Amino acid sequence: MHFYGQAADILRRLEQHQGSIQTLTVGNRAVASDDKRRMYALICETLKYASVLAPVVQGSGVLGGGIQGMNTRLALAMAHDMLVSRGGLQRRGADHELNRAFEKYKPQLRAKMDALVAEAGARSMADLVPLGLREETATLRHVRVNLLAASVDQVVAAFEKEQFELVECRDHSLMAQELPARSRRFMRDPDLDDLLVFPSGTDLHAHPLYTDGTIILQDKASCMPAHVVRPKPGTSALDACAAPGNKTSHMASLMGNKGSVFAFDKSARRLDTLVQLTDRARCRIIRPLCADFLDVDPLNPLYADVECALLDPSCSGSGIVNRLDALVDGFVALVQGQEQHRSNATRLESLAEFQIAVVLHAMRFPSVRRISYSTCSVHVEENEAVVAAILNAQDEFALMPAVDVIPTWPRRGLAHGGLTSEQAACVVRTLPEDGTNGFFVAGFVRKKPADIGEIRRQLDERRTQQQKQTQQQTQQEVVDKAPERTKAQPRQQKKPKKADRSSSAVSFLPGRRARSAVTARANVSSNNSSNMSKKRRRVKSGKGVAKK
Ligand SMILES: C[S@@+](CC[C@H](N)C(=O)[O-])C[C@H]1O[C@@H](n2cnc3c(N)ncnc32)[C@H](O)[C@@H]1O
Repeated sequence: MHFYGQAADILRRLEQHQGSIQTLTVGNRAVASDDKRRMYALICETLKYASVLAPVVQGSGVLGGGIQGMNTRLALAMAHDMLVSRGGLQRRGADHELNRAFEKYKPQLRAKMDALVAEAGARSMADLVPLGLREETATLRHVRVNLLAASVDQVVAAFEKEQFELVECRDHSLMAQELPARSRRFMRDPDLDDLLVFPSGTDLHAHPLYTDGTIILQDKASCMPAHVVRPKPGTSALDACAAPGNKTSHMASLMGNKGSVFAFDKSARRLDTLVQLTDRARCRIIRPLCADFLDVDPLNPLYADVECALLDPSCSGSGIVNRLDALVDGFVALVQGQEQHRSNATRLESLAEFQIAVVLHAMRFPSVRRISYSTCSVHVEENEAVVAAILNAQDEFALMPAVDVIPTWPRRGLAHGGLTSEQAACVVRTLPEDGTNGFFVAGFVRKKPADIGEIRRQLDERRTQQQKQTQQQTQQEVVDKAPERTKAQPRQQKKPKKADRSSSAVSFLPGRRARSAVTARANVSSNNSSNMSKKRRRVKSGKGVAKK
């Protein structure tokens, strides 16, 4: 296949999520060995410039049928090399004819490009590339000091000994400038006292302080929730959706390994990772629990003293900066337009429903006084709108005041999705241009003591609703499975197969730390069920989980 034809095919396959940029170029046997690096670069660059080049090719007439086999993807790849790349169109033998035909449109393509650049008041096409896709907006390297292993001063001294230069900067907009890529500079973070900041691209994965768990490589934004709930040493906290456990270990670090942190996650596999990660971070107060958090009984005496709850539930992940993923996502959005937008909206709606439910559930733990809610999403639907819905759904918790929510961080929430501008000032947003992932954090504080009777009533209501749903589902399954001729006849109701979600079924993962059967039994929910879901049974047998 021709080089550019092959590039167009790879763009199509990326659009259809048939592989990553890496696998479809460097790992693609159909791409000649000599062309692999060239192809990788062309694909990355075409994706990066796609939104800028699209109006150029569309307005140039090159898609008008004059060139056999021409399509938008092919035109974008060729226009990239012709207009952006220094070397112009690549002269691969088999592409000769195609290149000649494309060259004929050069004047129109150039004119369209010059007009666009002039209209935007830019100097070149490079200035029109969306900010998040430019090299210079790469995230800074954040290093959290694990206070269970060393103090911040000790870690600073250790880096200084290795000829790193400590610089100071309190102005957020100048931080990236003060830490040029590839320099041996670093600074204390102006907002979070246990965080250090290094230039983008600093690789500390092999550093002894990292391998021995003294420092944790964690994006700044993801360090904010633990600082918002800030559990005191000796108290009890919970992390509702905890795995892989970076925020759990951060809470243990701030608590000085005194007290306890219940770490729930519904995925046994991910919880296993949490056990390993928190062990390496020398955490001794984590109690990993394999459970759907919505099934955990807040009135279980085990959780009677839980004061802080960290809620970092599953989200769209739209704020995560992975340059290559961002390139593909941007391209897909460009070519699929509205259709993609609609399916995203449905997905965001169901994520928001879950996000609201977990926060409201955490509010039912009678002693919980402080809650942080966070996502690595940039969507209002998962952030401000979720906070507004939570404030509307109950009146025991208020929004945490701005002064307690990373007050020195300048980027605050948006007055959208039902939040007023005063409320938006109480929540925090971060964006890639801040040198972090896109992230959102809000805090809630209890304003009046828990009403146990009301909590019990809510739990009963939920249980009844779920029982009804299970019954309806079972009846439907019976009808669906019945042979056509018997469908009309009433059948005796089958026993529900699945465990009632309200059963509060919790499995304790012993991990590497020995956990006595007594401890495990003491953790049994006050509202147990004899039915254990298939998944939990697998966990139990596969991983030696203590019996509830
Ligand atoms: C965004 S991740 C949490 C990341 C984690 N807080 C950290 O900083 O390392 C969301 C986690 O929630 C878990 N999860 C999703 N639904 C859950 C549920 N209903 N109950 C408990 N955990 C759940 C997922 O398995 C996933 O591990």
